[in-house]
Amino acid sequence: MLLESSEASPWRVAWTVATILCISIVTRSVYRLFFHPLSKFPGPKLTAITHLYEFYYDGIQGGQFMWEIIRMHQKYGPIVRINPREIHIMDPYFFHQIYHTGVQNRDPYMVNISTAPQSTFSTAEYKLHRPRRGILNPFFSRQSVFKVENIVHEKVEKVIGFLETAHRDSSAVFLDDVFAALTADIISDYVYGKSLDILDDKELRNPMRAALTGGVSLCHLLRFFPILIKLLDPIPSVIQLLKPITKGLFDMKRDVEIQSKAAIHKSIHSPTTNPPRTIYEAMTDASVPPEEKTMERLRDDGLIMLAAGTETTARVLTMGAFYIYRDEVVLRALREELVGAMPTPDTKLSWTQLEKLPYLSAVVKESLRLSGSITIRQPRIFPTKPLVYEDYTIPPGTPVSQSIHLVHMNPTVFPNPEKFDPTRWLKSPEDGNRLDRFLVSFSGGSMNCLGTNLAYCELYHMFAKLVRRFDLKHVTELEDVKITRDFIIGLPDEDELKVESHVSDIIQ
Ligand code: HEM
Repeated sequence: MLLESSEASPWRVAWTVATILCISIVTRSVYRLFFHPLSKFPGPKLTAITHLYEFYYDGIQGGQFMWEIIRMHQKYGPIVRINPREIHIMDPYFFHQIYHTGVQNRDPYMVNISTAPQSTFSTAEYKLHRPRRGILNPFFSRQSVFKVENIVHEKVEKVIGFLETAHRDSSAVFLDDVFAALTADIISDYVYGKSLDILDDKELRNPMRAALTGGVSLCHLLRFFPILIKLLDPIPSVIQLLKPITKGLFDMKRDVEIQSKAAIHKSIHSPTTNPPRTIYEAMTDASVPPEEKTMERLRDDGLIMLAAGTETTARVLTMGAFYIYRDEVVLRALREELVGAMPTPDTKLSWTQLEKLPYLSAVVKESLRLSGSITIRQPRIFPTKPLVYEDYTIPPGTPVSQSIHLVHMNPTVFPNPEKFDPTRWLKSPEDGNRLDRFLVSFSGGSMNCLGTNLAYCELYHMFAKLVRRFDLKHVTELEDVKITRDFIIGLPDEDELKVESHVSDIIQ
């Protein structure tokens, strides 16, 4: 009798646990469906009940939820409850009402996509985000970028040299590697005062790119299992073993850690200049509270600036160059404008002079629109006030999002959105074509992109020199660059965007 009851007890415990679990799932589902503040919002019942729906598309299918969101909007209209706690709106006219400069937080679950939890980018609360961002802002203003325009010039010239060599040797070039080398060299010089000098390496081995590829491959896992973020620091080798693609990330983390420790050491032993000259000096300035001057803070902001400053802009250059050289009409129009403004191949124009060229500006905008640099949605939470959209009042505390990529692909605002058509930006604003407000590559509001000015400066200089100087013939086809997966950045079927080309001619 005694034996019988002790044998039965594990089953009984399991049975009891399973029953409690079932009851709690059913109770929670009923609550989410009928009593939750979002229960009246349109959307599939399953998404309202469980996050597993999203996990299936992003975690298992690999970055597919964005396309599922499109299907939901096609069925339910412009406002949809895409998971138990989040509302997505697909209406480009409503983008800036969500992403504005007022009081708003990031969604704490969504910031888990980054492997740098102490960074400004991963700071959800506006109260903490504001002072962190305040330290970095002065280094990325338009005026500050003017001061380092010479760095951009110098690195762009290195790219020109690289492409000339490729032409002489009749060797293939991967444009994505060339542009990622350019942007990594610039941002490392900018942040640390010491360039990675990838453009000096014939093989363009790029630790930043390797780190980013590793980092983004983890993004959905980190979002659904944030505990993994805590494990990244103590047991990187286990993660590397499970996902070898992440090796570059850990190598980079270690390098940035060394730089961060050195900056902290310097701030303790030699006083900083006033005003601080470098970003690290500013982050370790005497005015910054001690809890903000940790190695993790410096490392994580350093990592994000390096990563965000590398792949995003490189992506726009790669996609832009891909499209420009596939279309004779676009190439001719841009070349004509550039030859007019730069009569000799080595004419040096400033960023402000380049910005005055209308066709080049249109090409920059169209490249930004189609590049899919950041595809993941970045929800905002209004902590105290409701947000009203049409007949719907979204309660305070609700994450609300609108995907940048979906704004850019909206056929009402951008007819034939898949087509690379710079002329759409040349139509007169007086005719109602105020398209600029729908170009939201850098997001909007107080949590928008820190590096917007630097990115524009790089894009203008690189596109101008490239098209003024070279003819390219691509090996890569349109199908190979098509964005089919959302891993923070838009990825094609392969793990990286690759564009292979040959330099077919040099223009004098
Ligand atoms: C074409 C190039 C770029 C694109 C499309 C882009 C896009 C974005 C977007 C959409 C965000 C906002 C995320 C959000 O809404 O929460 C962002 C944030 C950020 N970007 Fe960029 N970015 C680019 C270039 C750069 C560059 C060159 C840097 C160099 C430092 C940079 C650094 C950052 C940082 C640090 C943040 C976080 C800002 C914060 O949390 O306050 N980005 N970027």
